[in-house]
Amino acid sequence: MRMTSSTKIMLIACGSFSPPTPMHFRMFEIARDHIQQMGLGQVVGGIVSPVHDSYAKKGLVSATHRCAMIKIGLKTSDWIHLSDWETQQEEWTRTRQVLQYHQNYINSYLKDTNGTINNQHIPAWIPEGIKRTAGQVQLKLLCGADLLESFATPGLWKDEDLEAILGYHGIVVISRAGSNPEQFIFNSDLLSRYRRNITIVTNWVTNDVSSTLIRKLLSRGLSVKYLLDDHVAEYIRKFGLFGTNNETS
Ligand SMILES: Nc1ncnc2c1ncn2[C@@H]1O[C@H](COP(=O)(O)OP(=O)(O)OP(=O)(O)O)[C@@H](O)[C@H]1O
Ligand SMILES: O=C(O)c1ccc[n+]([C@@H]2O[C@H](COP(=O)([O-])O)[C@@H](O)[C@H]2O)c1
Repeated sequence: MRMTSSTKIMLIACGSFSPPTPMHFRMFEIARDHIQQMGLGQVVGGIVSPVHDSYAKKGLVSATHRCAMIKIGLKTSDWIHLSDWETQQEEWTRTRQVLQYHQNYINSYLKDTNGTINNQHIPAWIPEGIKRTAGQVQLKLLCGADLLESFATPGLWKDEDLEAILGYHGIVVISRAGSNPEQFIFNSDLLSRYRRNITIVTNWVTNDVSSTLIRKLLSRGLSVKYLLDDHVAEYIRKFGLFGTNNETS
């Protein structure tokens, strides 16, 4: 999987997005700049894939709300889109399969030169005009350094899944305050083996706003202004999510 300046890349971020913060979207911009400036490829699209409701995580509001907030937060982006595929499945889907599904869809879409796929059924996350781009599109997992570090949590990820994600797709890791992805990779035999498929991007303007922090502020009736998109905050208050119950926040 050699990357050259003409390699077409799509980035997919998987997570809870409960709620989505501006940093969740900002990481796409940081990754795209890095990939293009380093001549590693051309980023043709970005996908935000929220996890299924059955993914037992504290503070997870329904996928309907999370998808709605992601759409609101992405209104001003012309290249990052929501994929609700994960949320529509019967149960939680492991990330390897999420990547596989999206990569397979992209491949068959690109091969569909005589327009067999009905236009109305083309998902919104397929970039407009992608068929005009010659060659293949490589889907890569975009994540923060904490997700990379979760690879070492015993019993959480399957080794064969990590091998597939790293071997077939590759990952783009955005540094996060308190993380040292280089050191982490060095300490892992598996990650070191796939080192060339891992792109580490230094986020020079670190911003450690997390969904946890936003939930905490909201539940205490504190302001989230300038930390969260105004329209997302408005949506949260409208539906009384995260313990807001229409309090000022
Ligand atoms: N401030 C940040 N800097 C870099 N990456 C981030 C940041 N916030 C979130 N991410 C990344 O976004 C992806 C989705 O994250 P997730 O939905 O778990 O957000 P989170 O803010 O970490 O959530 P929570 O606080 O609920 O654990 C993950 O890959 C995570 O590492
Ligand atoms: O595929 C796996 O084995 C796997 C194991 C743990 C977590 N994940 C994914 O990683 C993401 C973690 O999100 P979060 O909010 O827990 O940081 C979410 O999209 C999960 O589906 C995936």
